[in-house]
Formats: sequence, C-alpha cells, structure tokens
Amino acid sequence: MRIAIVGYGRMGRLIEEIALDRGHQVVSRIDPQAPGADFPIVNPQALEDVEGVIEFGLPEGMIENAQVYTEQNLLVVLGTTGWDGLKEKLFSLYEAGGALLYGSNFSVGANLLFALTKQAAHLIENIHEYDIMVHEYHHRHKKDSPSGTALSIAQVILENLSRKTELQTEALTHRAIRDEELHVSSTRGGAVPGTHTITLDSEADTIALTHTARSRKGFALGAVLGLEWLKNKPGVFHADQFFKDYLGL
Ligand SMILES: NC(=O)C1=CN([C@@H]2O[C@H](COP(=O)(O)OP(=O)(O)OC[C@H]3O[C@@H](n4cnc5c(N)ncnc54)[C@H](OP(=O)(O)O)[C@@H]3O)[C@@H](O)[C@H]2O)C=CC1
Ligand SMILES: O=C(O)C1=N[C@H](C(=O)O)C[C@H](O)C1
Repeated sequence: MRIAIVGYGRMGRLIEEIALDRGHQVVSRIDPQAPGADFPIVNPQALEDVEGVIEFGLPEGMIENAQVYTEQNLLVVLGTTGWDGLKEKLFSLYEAGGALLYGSNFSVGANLLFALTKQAAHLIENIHEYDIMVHEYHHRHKKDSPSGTALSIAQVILENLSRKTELQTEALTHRAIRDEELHVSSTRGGAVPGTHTITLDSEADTIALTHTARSRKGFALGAVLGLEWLKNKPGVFHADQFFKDYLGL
C-alpha cells in the first residue's frame, strides 16, 4: 500500500521501518519540524497518490488532518492519545468518506491485557474484599496523562464491575478514596516505553496484572497490521474490532 506517515516522531519513524519490511511504500512523511519529514502539514499535495495514512501525533491539528483524509477517501490508522473530547467531531467527518481505525494501544499484549482486565473485573464482582486500581509508567517525553491505555483499562473496569462507577485520576492529597472511585495514577520519567498494572488487592493478598512494553515495536507493528485490515472496510472502527479478528478474542 502507498502510505503517508503523519507525525514523524518516535512512533512515526518506527512505523516507517515496519511498513517497509512488510512491503509497503512510504510515499510521504508529514510533520511540522521533524528531521526527514517531506511536508510540514497535511494537505492534498502531501497526500498525492496516498492510499493509507498512519497518524501518531498530537490531538492539536487532528481534526483539520481528518478533513483532508475524508475528502480523499483514505484509510486511516490513528494511534494518537488524549483526544477524548474530539470524538464526536472526528467520527462525524468519516460519514463523508474514508475509513478510520483508532485505538489507544496497538500492541497484541496490551489487547490481551484488556481481555484479562475484563475477566478480572467479572471475577471480583461478588468478592467484595478485593479492591481494584490502575497504575501506569511512561517515559519523560509523554505529553498526556493518564495514558490512553490506562483510560481504556479504566473503561473496561467501569463497564464490568458494578461497584466502580467513577474514574479518579487526581492525586488524593486531602481525603480518602471512596469505594465507588476507580483510582488511575501515572508516573513519568526515564525512557519507559509503557507499563500498565491492574492491581486487585485484599487484606489477604495482592494480584497484579502487568503489561510491560519492552520497546515500541509492538505498537508500530499493530498499527501497520491494522491498516492492512482496514482495506475495503468503510466507516469508523475501534482497535478492539481489529484485534477480535486478528487474535480471535
Ligand atoms: N496507540 C498506540 O499504540 C500508541 C500511541 N502512542 C501515541 O502516539 C502519539 C505520538 O507518540 P510519539 O511518537 O512517542 O510522540 P513524538 O512526540 O515522538 O512524535 C509525535 C510527532 O508528531 C508531530 N505532530 C504533532 N501534531 C501533528 C500534526 N497535526 N500533523 C503532523 N505531525 C504532528 C510532532 O511534532 P511537534 O513535536 O513539532 O509537535 C512530533 O514530531 C502520542 O499521542 C502517544 O500517546 C504512542 C505509542 C503507541
Ligand atoms: O506515549 C506513549 O509512548 C504511549 N502511548 C500510548 C498510551 O497513551 O497509552 C500507548 C503506549 O503506552 C505508549
């Protein structure tokens, strides 16, 4: 496939390597100032002859980019996180054309973790002595907090454990946490590619489910496989739908 990479940062560069390994052509690299980029902004000229786009950038500019993609009926994989407030606007653009696959984490391991989290939440539904919480670590460059993956994990817990009804992402400095709150906390520093832990805790013991990314390769490979999957599928798809097919989850 002829691919454009939008956001030529840590992820964009790795996605290019993997796309080339899998026999795709990277015909356009779009980034405001990254070394090696061909174009600073998304416009029809930067997307000439492009069939598919993989965007791992920032939420700023995402909607303007999507306007151009949908006008050109492109297949788009969006890995950017931290844009929950833009969902409605973004999805409505794809009613005009094109196809979108979006997700907070394109690695197989994290998607297995989402499935394990669902099981864990179900298991403790009637075992009230277990509480549940989420923590994530990421490198010092990461701009959003909590991570998109942590928010996806939280969503799975809120949907599958009736006693947790509220997401709490703040540090609780002046009060205790309430039973119905699900605490999601974050640490930033160093070079950590991404570590997420769901802890089930009781007076007797602790059970921890941890996904530790050893590198960014798993995310990048999933994004390229996702773009291949999106061919001939118009509309908007969550990465869950891709992983259900790919892993038979
Ligand atoms: N879904 C998943 O599996 C994963 C998602 N991510 C997410 O991907 C995003 C990028 O991560 P990462 O590569 O580490 O970040 P980087 O900061 O290394 O790269 C992002 C690049 O995108 C550029 N950029 C920002 N906005 C636009 C735009 N509108 N058009 C074109 N380029 C743009 C930035 O330019 P500038 O610096 O000048 O702003 C920067 O060069 C983050 O949101 C991260 O959370 C990361 C890993 C996995
Ligand atoms: O910014 C990152 O690096 C990552 N972002 C994604 C997220 O916010 O969950 C996925 C991965 O954890 C790496």
